[in-house]
Amino acid sequence: MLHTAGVVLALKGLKKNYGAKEVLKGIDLTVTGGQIIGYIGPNGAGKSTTIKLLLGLEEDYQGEIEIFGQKLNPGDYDYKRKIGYVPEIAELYDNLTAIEYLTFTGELYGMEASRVEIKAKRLMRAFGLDNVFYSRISSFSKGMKQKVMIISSLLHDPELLFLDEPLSGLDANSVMIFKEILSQLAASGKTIFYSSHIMDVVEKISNRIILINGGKIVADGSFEELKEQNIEGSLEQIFNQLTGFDEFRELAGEFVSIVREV
Ligand SMILES: Nc1ncnc2c1ncn2[C@@H]1O[C@H](COP(=O)(O)OP(=O)(O)OP(=O)(O)O)[C@@H](O)[C@H]1O
Repeated sequence: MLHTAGVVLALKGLKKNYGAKEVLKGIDLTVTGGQIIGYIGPNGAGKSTTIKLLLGLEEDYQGEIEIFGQKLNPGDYDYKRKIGYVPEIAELYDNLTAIEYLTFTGELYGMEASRVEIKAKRLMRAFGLDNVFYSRISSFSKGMKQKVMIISSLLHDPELLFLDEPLSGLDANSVMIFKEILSQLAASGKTIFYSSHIMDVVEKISNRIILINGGKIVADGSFEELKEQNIEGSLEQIFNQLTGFDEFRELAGEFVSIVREV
């Protein structure tokens, strides 16, 4: 398909059904290295499904997927070593300590245990988790768990990073650090696939925004390009416009009136 230099990810006519439900109806997409892609769309649009297909966590699709110039092969662990993933819902092994968990993850990526431990401690320190190396993850707050997930996705220095709502639970200072981490990673050539509903962050960090709705791409371009093509100003307004959503007051009013019926 697309063996073009610099292409990290290429999707052609990607379709996915769950039973009779068509979730992805033909996604065509080519991503080159060093881009931060903001992958957005309404609840249920198919964002997580796309990411799961690319990670080989879901099979049974139509169309073509190429990662690093190779046809996707979920049994091939080499490509997985070049990928990092922060899932929407963190499922950590709560009974392990943070260092046990991170060492375990690093070893799965083929890293040597002693090296992972040193690197994990340095990353935890840099993210303000200095005093909890040996605490069980079950005792961590939501934001602390999210930081461990972020560190575990980056330990092996991946080329391609998939982030599904990664700021969940992070405080304002940590958000600022993480946004800066992403722009420095992209500047060093890493490719980031960023899926989120926090529109002002997507607007600021992405150099390309892809909006899916009804299983198809309905917008693809930089924020400036999307602004030129649409009447509305902020990404939130462009999102509402392109997804045909102009009745939030009526819906909220209906919701409140039902709540107030006793
Ligand atoms: N395992 C599954 N079995 C059946 N249907 C599924 C499955 N996973 C996802 N779906 C359906 O596929 C559609 C897309 O789901 P997906 O999780 O990809 O959406 P999303 O864009 O990530 O949404 P959100 O913004 O709410 O996270 C939804 O209608 C969902 O019900």
